[in-house]
Amino acid sequence: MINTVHLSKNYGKVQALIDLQLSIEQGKVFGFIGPNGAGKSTTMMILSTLLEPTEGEAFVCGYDVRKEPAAVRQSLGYMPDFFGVYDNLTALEYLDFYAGAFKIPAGKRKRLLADLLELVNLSDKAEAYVDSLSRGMQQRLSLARCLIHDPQVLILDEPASGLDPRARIELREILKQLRGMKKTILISSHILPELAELCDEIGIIEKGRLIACGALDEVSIRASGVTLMMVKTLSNHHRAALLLSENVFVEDLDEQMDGFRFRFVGSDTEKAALLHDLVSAGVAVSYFGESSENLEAVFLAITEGVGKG
Ligand SMILES: Nc1ncnc2c1ncn2[C@@H]1O[C@H](COP(=O)(O)OP(=O)(O)OP(=O)(O)O)[C@@H](O)[C@H]1O
Repeated sequence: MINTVHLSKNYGKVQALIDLQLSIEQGKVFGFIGPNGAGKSTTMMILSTLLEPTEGEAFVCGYDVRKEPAAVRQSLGYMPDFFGVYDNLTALEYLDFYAGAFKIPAGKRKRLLADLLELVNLSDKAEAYVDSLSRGMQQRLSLARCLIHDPQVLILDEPASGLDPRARIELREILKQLRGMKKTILISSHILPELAELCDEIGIIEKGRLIACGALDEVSIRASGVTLMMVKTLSNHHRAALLLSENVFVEDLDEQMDGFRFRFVGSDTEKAALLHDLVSAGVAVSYFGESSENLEAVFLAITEGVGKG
């Protein structure tokens, strides 16, 4: 659905993108992760036909972004990392403007726009002025705009940036619905955990180069071979502390009020054995899994050293 072949982009002397090879299959959600300036927006703008590559090729739904830009635009919805606000337009008028641009027949628009507003939970804001909406609402409206022509592919540039936790959750729920509709989604963020739950695959980009790509698990194993774990206990805390401290695969054990954080350097089989030992010893384990900080650790482990020397 999305393919790039030796894609490069220079801005004068700045090499923003270097030999990018991406392949995203139909119906997949691909998380594009990288720090500021890594080349995410550049890639997304090339795919959206807003920017010419310096070298290489890019295809969306089989259409060449250079040779068939109109077909590419018809196949994708692009959400930039800023929201262009028009004064004196209501949410409905805003969507209607874009429906006109996509030549949606007048007779179909009312139903379509009502459905889109419902999908992004903005039905009650149809008559509200766009510039009066919160950032989270504006992002959702922007997402509705991307969907007007029912594209197969969505390209979303940092849609969660600047949103508060509730707005992030709302956005995530909508993205899950879109995944359920089998849309192919390329979504960027500079925060790895933000995308983890949502993505089938991730690609990590740093200084214009794709430095890791694959299912999150594969990438994280390749990255470090280490998992940051969290175990929460309801009883027999001391027994758990002893078992963990004696386990050869547990490192940097940090005892907390209701549990433990540690680095686990063993395999999944050894992880399962540890859980079995804890439960067999009468420890009431209420949580056993990766610490939420694990993804950040993976990201740091992968990007460590890139660009040095
Ligand atoms: N129009 C431009 N002219 C010159 N350099 C540019 C231009 N746009 C981007 N760059 C440079 O290209 C590189 C990649 O930028 P890009 O915006 O693609 O990164 P990004 O990963 O999207 O970062 P961010 O999260 O900050 O948006 C950066 O070094 C940036 O400074």
